[in-house]
Amino acid sequence: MKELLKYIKDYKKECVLGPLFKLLEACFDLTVPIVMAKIIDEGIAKSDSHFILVYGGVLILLAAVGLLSSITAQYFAAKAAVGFATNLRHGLFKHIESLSFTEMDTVGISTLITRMTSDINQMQSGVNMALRLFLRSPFIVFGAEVMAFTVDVKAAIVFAVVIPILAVVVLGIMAVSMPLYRKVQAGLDGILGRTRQNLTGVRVIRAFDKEEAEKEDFNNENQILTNLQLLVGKISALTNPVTYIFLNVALVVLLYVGAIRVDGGFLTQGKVIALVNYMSQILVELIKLANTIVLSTKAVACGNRIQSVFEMKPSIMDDFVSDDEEFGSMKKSDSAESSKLTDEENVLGSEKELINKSADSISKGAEIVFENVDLTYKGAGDKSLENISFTAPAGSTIGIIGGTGSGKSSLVNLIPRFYDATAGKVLIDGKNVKDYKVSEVRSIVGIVMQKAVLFKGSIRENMKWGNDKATDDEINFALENAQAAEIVAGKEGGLDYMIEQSGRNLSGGQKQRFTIARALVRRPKVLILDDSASALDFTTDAKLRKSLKQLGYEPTTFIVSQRTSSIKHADMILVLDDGKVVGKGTHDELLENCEVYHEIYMSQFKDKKADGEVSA
Ligand SMILES: Nc1ncnc2c1ncn2[C@@H]1O[C@H](COP(=O)(O)OP(=O)(O)OP(=O)(O)O)[C@@H](O)[C@H]1O
Repeated sequence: MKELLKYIKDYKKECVLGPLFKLLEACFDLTVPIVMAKIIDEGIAKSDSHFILVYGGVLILLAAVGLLSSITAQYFAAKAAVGFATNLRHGLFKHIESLSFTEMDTVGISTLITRMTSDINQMQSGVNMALRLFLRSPFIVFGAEVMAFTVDVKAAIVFAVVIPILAVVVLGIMAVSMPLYRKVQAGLDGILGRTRQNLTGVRVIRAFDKEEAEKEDFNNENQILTNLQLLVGKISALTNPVTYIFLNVALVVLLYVGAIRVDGGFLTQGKVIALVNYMSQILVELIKLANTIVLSTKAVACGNRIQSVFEMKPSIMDDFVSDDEEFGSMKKSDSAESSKLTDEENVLGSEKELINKSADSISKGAEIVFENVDLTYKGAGDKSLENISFTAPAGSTIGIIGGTGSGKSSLVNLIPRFYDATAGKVLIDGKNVKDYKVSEVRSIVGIVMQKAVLFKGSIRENMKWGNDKATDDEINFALENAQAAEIVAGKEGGLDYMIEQSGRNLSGGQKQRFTIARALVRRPKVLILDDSASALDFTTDAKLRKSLKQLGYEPTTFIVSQRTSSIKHADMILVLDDGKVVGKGTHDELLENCEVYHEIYMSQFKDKKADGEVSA
């Protein structure tokens, strides 16, 4: 948690000036009852209107200067709190971007969003409140008590008795409600997670007519949170009546003692009023202090949660800068732009990173070798890949086929180091991928993921994610090869046509073609199409495969597919079953000797015959 303090170090001046101005305001507040006592005892008692006017003016002046100090303190506290939150958000965003998929899988996207948003907001409020009140409230409580003693020692004994009782009541209520606040925060996390799941899956929920069930689940969870909040509210609400009972009793005692002392000529009426004022100030500040402690505790809890994300170090590192360096460099980056990204875009930022490093013109792909590779995902008991070995010669086309969950994506994800093999080696041109820098390996590999994601911006801008120096001719060439040229021709503005966030104004097939074009724009040495033609019809799929052979160079191409027609022309096909290679060879060889492949082919062949389609 202490480590987060570095994000406020740019605001040291504000952190000192904010509390100082608050103390200044407190000094004026403590002076007011004395001036009032003077007005009563000397101005009103002696009907001296000149005295009343002069001291009335002093009161107005004190109020004005107090107000000015308060506004200045608020300004510095807010500046420090907002600056701290902005720096922290930058730092956390950068750190999350550096995490590998393994860490993201472990912590979960909605948790990361909560850390980035509500947890940081909570810390911002905590810092703001703490800067303003942590010094001021104890100062007033202590100062008012001291002032009371200077006014009249005997009457002030009432303070010495009542203040500790009030403090115990206020802090006691706080101690009871604080653990409940933590539960409320956890409940809020749950609601946020559910809302996110609900909104991202809204189409599926409607398609399956599950709105009512979802509403019911949400209402139940919401009701639990509401009940908890009501309970906390009721307990906190006790603070005011209970403390006011004590205050009023104390005031009665104070007035009683004061009256006796006024009667005896030891005290003036004005001084009694001053004592009453000090008592009220103490109570108000005790309540404020309790709120500050509650808010600060919440902020510390949130800070610990944020710290736990910072403590996660990326399992796959390259040029990984320490948090300090990140913090230093983050100020240069554009905060508004980063915060505009959706969580989906953030996760897929890795895809951007992957495709954004333009490859120089090359003529031939890279040789890929898998040597006895195993992969066990963190937290998963079983191996997702087991003893995988094969060689993909430079420029060859490798087809990967297998049932759902057989490990196809897991296998290709090892090439760009989305995950690292837990045993064995993956070699690119004879060198272990772990010995390459992540940035280097990702400049070699172009991957089109299963889920096609585009970003808000023109078609041209999206294509330039592949290579930001690409000319329109190069973009058009890639679009043609990806069978996307006709889509662009049909859109108003052509390459300037604006794609909405996540490509929601495009069909699934159109998105897939654009993501393929985006990968082709950078001319990678290794091209991976991870089931990325699944939304294409057979004819377009066939045209795509044909044009991949006419790119003007020969990348090593991995085609992951559920369809035998998409991979039957590959130089080598790997058949996966339950994480193992159960067949390796050409289409004809596998038909002969691989039962799994034969079954897949026959089931699809029959389907196609029944549909009257011609094999591509
Ligand atoms: N991030 C992950 N964490 C834990 N387990 C995972 C993860 N990704 C995949 N798996 C598991 O690894 C196995 C292989 O998954 P993978 O996605 O590679 O299969 P696939 O053949 O590509 O499936 P599909 O054709 O449905 O995309 C599955 O059992 C899956 O549950």
